[in-house]
Amino acid sequence: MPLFDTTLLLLLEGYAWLPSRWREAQGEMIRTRLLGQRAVVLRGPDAARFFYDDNHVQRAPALPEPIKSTLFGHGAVHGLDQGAHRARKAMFMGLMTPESVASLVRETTAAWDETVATWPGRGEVVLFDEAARVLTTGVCRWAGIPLDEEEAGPLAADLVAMVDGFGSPGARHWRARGARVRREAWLAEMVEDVRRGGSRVPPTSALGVVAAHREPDGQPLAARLAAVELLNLVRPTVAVAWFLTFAAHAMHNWPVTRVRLNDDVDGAYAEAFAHEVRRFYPFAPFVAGKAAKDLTWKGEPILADWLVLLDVWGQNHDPALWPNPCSFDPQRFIGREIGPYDLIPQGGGDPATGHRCPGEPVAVGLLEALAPRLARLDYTLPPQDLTVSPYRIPARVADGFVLRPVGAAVHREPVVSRPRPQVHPL
Ligand code: HEM
Repeated sequence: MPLFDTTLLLLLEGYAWLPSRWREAQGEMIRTRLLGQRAVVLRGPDAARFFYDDNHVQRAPALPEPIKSTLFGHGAVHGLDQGAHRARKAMFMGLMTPESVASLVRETTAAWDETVATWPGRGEVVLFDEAARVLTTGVCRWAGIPLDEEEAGPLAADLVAMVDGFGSPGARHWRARGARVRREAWLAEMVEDVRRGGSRVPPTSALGVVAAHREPDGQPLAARLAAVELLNLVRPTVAVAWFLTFAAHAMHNWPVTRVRLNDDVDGAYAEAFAHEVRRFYPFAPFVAGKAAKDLTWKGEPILADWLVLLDVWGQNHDPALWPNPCSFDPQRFIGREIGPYDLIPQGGGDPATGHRCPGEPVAVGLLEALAPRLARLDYTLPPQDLTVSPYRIPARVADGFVLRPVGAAVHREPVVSRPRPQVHPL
């Protein structure tokens, strides 16, 4: 049977693209064409284990130019394989020690508290925009990137644009390209300055580490590539604004979660809540690579060079793994051991040796720190669009979650609101 190219459907259907293909699929995989190439889609923990074996799937040949020019940058760690990947990944892992993650969370929490103190009297604030600015300030302080207060807004806007524009062909995409060109040039200059000794930064800061990093051949990263990798720390940290806005959305729709966050004495609920936000809300729909050689998956052939996709969103909503997957229930993570291949919003496997996101502890730590602070704030919601459309990649709360702060009071009672499912089940 001829296989039709479904790229256009992916652009139109967003997160619904794979559920639609699964409904048509026969057997254990989807067979399709994407960007003119043969592609298969796999799902489930066994599929994740298969996918994250770098003898099976390679990344270098699979990254499309539009993704490199917006989200990741050319030459980034995301598109490296084998030894080159491990060597570069070690630089990221070295920056993600528990102490370093705790310091990033501390800097960001301080920036959050400073920002929230300015809210009373400001009328309405858009949580998504505020969170992006706070995260930008926090991560730059942590990374040793000097940033004037008035620069935080424009930088946050550029970092958000790079994430927001990777999955759409229109104006959002071109904004993302422009933002990347601008910020790579800005950071490359900063790296060169550090190398010349013009700027003093702590050698253990992200800027210091990336500027001093040597590739396996002993050479430093080209300044532009160092800027790409610095952006691969700063940009995804700012992307946590998506999750924090989803956290507010969840507290609004399931007010009991807000009460539980308020009552949480040991942080166990906040951690479970952070995992449930990452599981429940859509972000990365899939991860992709190319078959390194002829393979067999559950008796089905996958030929060398075919695209291989792992269905991230589908796995995070698989009823076999997550009973009632369309119900937002942090309780499911209390006392649950999370295996390396079951909860995969940020990839699966071992982050040190494979492509799993090294920033997972950062995303979880930031949500654990900021969601309870949000839960304790006293605010009302003006009329607004709270829809999370499954047709937009990356999905976001339509109006960014507009809130009206009520004084600076610490909030103890839940905001009473009727739960309505505003994330469309697919
Ligand atoms: C909104 C929060 C985040 C989400 C949804 C997210 C998601 C992901 C996903 C899906 C991948 C790809 C995994 C794969 O290709 O198999 C990834 C990789 C990566 N992430 Fe994150 N991430 C987030 C936050 C972070 C943070 C905070 C950092 C760093 C501070 C970070 C740094 C990276 C890097 C460097 C990679 C490339 C890893 C590699 O190819 O080896 N991410 N992330």
